Amino acid sequence: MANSDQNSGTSSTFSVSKKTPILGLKLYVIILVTIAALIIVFFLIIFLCRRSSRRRRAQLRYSSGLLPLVNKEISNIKQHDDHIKHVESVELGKNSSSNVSDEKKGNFTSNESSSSRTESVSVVESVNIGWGRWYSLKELETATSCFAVENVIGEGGYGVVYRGVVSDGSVVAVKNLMNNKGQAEREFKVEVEAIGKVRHKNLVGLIGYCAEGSERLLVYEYVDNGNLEQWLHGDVGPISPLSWEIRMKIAIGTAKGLAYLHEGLEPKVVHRDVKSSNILLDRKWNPKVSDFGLAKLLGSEISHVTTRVMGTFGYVSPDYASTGMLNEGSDVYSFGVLLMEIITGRNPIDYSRAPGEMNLVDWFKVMVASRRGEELVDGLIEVHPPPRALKRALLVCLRCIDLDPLKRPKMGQVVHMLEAEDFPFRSEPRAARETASIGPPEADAKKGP
Ligand SMILES: Nc1ncnc2c1ncn2[C@@H]1O[C@H](COP(=O)(O)OP(=O)(O)OP(=O)(O)O)[C@@H](O)[C@H]1O
Repeated sequence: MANSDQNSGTSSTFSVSKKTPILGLKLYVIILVTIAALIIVFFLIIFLCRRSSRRRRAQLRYSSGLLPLVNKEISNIKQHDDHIKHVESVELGKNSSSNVSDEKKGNFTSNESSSSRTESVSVVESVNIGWGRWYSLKELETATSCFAVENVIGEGGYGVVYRGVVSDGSVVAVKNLMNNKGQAEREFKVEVEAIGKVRHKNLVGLIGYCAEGSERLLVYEYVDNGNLEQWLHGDVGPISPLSWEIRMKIAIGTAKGLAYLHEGLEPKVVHRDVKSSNILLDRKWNPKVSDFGLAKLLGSEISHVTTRVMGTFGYVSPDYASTGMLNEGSDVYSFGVLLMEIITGRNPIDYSRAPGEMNLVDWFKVMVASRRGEELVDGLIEVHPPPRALKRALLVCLRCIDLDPLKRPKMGQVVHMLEAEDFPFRSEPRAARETASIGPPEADAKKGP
């Protein structure tokens, strides 16, 4: 028995050290190589899994965790022409600078000289610049964990936006501008100069910037509940958390922010890219208009300035698109389209819809003309608005998208119209009331004056 065990032991030793037909290698060598290969494959799989889970986490963060994701293919159809997107602002720049107040001129000049001074040193300390701060690149690297993918909030036409925590503990949004051929730098300067000092509760505040070497970054206050596009067009389930009241709050706040840009600043600022993805929301659904990347300063004496057409497809006013004549009326038109989007929950251009419904403005007008205003309300709104409130909102839409820019209301008037309980029932002349005849229920019509 013992002998037979010994024999089997000898035979197993013999078989492991036996030469195999594979390159004449011994069996134990092949076993070792196989084990090593398996270990390598195992670690490779772990590495790949980790990478993909990091990517998933980043994607989740892109939509701020619990925020609805948006199908960009449908909703973000934009004019991609770079020549259109990055316009020459020379003419506009000249005009605006000749109209800025002395106080502002001083500020802009000091900003620029300071900016070039910043570029000449490698590491710049944070400096208070009156309206905000300069941030050193190092400071912003620390704030965003070296611009880690986990901190990416999203990406727009001008660069990637990161969430960051600066040294005083406050959360910020850092927009890292793409630095190609100096275009980003130009946008950067426009943006910094135009909005550095602007403060309004319905506008996203710029709290600083960084200009170091070729890097150009803008530091904004962080708005923590995503943007309106996500909430209108993302997957929110069968009932939208955006009730009619919340939608009107967002519309009115947005109108107030724009009214401030148009009417509360000297020189006034035309936003140029009013759209739902540029309306950021806080947890209480307060809207904040963002992305002044396209904003240009307008002198108060100038009614319009010619530039190449910018903006986002579906929101651009026909007059601006065809003539390139820019004034705040273009923003009013875009706001009208935005308000239609808020009411209907539909994208301004949606190729997935029936031919007559692809263009929101056209469909909206047809529906109103055929007294089917009630049907315009987003089906995801659980409680339909009172007829008067709906009528008011529909009328504001129609006023804002008037083909004659001169007939469009000012944003300040839009605020009043949206807020006035009795609009259009008391304050409006009869003719206007008739235009507003959008198929009210009989009972409501009788209530009117
Ligand atoms: N201050 C901010 N706080 C929180 N999120 C922000 C802030 N600014 C931008 N974002 C988010 O970052 C993303 C990219 O914004 P960005 O303004 O760069 O591009 P966009 O508006 O999507 O497109 P475009 O540049 O064409 O206007 C968006 O999801 C936006 O909601």
